[in-house]
Amino acid sequence: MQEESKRIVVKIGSSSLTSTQGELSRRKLEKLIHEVVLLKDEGYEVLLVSSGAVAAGYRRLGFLSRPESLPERQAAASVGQGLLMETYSELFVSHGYVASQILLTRSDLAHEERYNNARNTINVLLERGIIPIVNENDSVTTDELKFGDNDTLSAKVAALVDADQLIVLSDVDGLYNGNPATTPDAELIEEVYHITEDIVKVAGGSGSKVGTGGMKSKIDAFKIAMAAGVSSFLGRSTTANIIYDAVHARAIGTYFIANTEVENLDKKQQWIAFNSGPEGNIVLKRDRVQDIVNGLAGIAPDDIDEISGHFEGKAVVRVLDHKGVELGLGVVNYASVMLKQWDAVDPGLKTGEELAINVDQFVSHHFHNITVK
Ligand SMILES: Nc1ncnc2c1ncn2[C@@H]1O[C@H](COP(=O)(O)OP(=O)(O)O)[C@@H](O)[C@H]1O
Ligand SMILES: N[C@@H](CCC(=O)OP(=O)(O)O)C(=O)O
Repeated sequence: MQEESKRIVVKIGSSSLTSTQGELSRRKLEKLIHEVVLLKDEGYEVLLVSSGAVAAGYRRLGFLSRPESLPERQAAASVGQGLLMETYSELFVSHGYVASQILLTRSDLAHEERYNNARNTINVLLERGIIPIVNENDSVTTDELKFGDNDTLSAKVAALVDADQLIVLSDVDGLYNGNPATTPDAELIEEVYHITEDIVKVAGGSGSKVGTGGMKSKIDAFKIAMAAGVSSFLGRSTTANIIYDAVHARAIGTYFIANTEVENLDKKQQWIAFNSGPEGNIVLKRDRVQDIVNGLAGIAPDDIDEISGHFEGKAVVRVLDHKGVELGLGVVNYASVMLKQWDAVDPGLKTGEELAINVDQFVSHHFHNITVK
């Protein structure tokens, strides 16, 4: 038994849970659950981010293939999510473990209070030995409010709970230097330390009928995990002992290694960067851009050239340069009305040191290489 519990988040994609006909495969689930049980027996805390609600449900609604329209997919997810949880619960109970369901929407994490609340709930579950099974709340989310895919969701959840490792399982052995579905001689990349433009370029779309994000969304997800200091692994779900071996650093696949020595985003900055919904824009004066992007200074009201949108104090805003290029996101200390009339604020009330955005409440894309949503 380890002294301190390590926390592992495992993302299981639709293609890893379904048969070639597209239905939920009990055999595939049994294999993966067996490996999770091995980790639990060794004292690990394990959280699953599981897709499969739509795949498990659509045939029961009479569709022959995965439906296209949003209400049809949502109806399929409504049937399938129950079936999925029933199967997980039954299988974990047979090994003496308890599973729980957490359904999230993007707006749950966009509100700081709900974000902290989700975190506290999951922490209690993990500390009490439960295996939380997270999915997007597909039946109620609209396209605009979706995480988009469970790859992104899994990275956000891994960051939320301060996981030690994120394991993403798919129908490929890892990241190749070309899409293996169309480039047969593509080679496996075993380790990634930085997600460079070259890495982004080799990642293509989905190769299966049930998968949604393809490699592109996985790379976006690994960027988020790495910025939060979470190392990740990508491998094939059908490989024997893949989860167990990935945790013990001996699996075939791609390891995305986070540099925990460089300063990582703290919880508040992670929330700003990955989950908040910006409510307005602030355009910086040209000569202030460099210091602010380099983290050398906060943003003073006088550094701002232009403000758009209507927001209150504590809102998250996009910070743009003079050409309109997004530099990052920050939390404002004052409402837009006040910032727009800053010169008219009684000078007697100012110390001259007021900041529109504090230095630690601004997250620069330049350093963290992140895409929000
Ligand atoms: N560079 C690449 N390396 C590996 N797979 C890639 C790459 N580019 C595109 N892909 C495709 O991404 C697919 C995995 O994503 P996806 O179909 O969404 O699966 P999942 O359901 O597991 O999320 C692979 O089967 C492959 O066809
Ligand atoms: N939330 C959806 C899955 C969406 C999704 O991202 O699927 P996948 O690309 O297979 O991980 C479901 O449960 O069907």
